Amino acid sequence: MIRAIVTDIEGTTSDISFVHNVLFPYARERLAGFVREHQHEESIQTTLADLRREIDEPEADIERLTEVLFNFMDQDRKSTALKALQGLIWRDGYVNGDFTGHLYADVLPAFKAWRQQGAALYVYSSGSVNAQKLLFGYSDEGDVTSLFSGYFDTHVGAKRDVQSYRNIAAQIGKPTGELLFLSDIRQELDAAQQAGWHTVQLIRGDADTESVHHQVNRFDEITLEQFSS
Ligand SMILES: CSCCC(=O)C(=O)COP(=O)(O)O
Ligand SMILES: [Mg+2]
Repeated sequence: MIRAIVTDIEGTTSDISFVHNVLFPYARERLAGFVREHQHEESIQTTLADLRREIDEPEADIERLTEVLFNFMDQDRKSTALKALQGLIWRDGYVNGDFTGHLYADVLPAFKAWRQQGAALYVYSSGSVNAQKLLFGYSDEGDVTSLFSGYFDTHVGAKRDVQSYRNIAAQIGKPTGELLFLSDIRQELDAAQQAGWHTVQLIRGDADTESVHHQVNRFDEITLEQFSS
């Protein structure tokens, strides 16, 4: 039986175009100014030190780090430091009402049904935990964060690494056979499956004919009974 469901965000609960056409440009326009203005704050210094370590350039100055961050955004690189900064910048956009976190219409009813059936809900995204809480806290459907038991980001590891799913299972404290991972990306599901998890692939747009995972178009096509042994 499934005791916990861990969901991806981009392409799974939320439209990729919301992330790429709303969130990413909002952060991009403000990133240089944000780093310049906040560079002396302790938490930002820690993030910039993480970035220097990531690029193995211990002496990199603010101009160089900003250049690197722009390169990372161009590549959609899932850098933990970039993701931390994006999350901090997005806060203003949510709080000022510039945008709300997109949720597909089928997501919230399914979350509520699964909670009623006794499954705990978690999020795993490359976006920082802070960014995840903002998206669900200021979602199209209001603040839905009370549904979640926890959040995971790249501090547990990259989404295509098998070890990340072992780390998440250890933190949730349940055997992997009781865990279900939902994502649109085949390689993420492959990693979860190799760690012993159940998997379902969300196909919100183009078909993925190379996938071995059970595929659905909407959350209401997923029934937890289908995973009973
Ligand atoms: C928390 S919403 C923003 C998600 C994000 O920044 C991102 O890069 C999505 O990456 P993922 O690996 O979760 O598809
Ligand atoms: Mg995704």
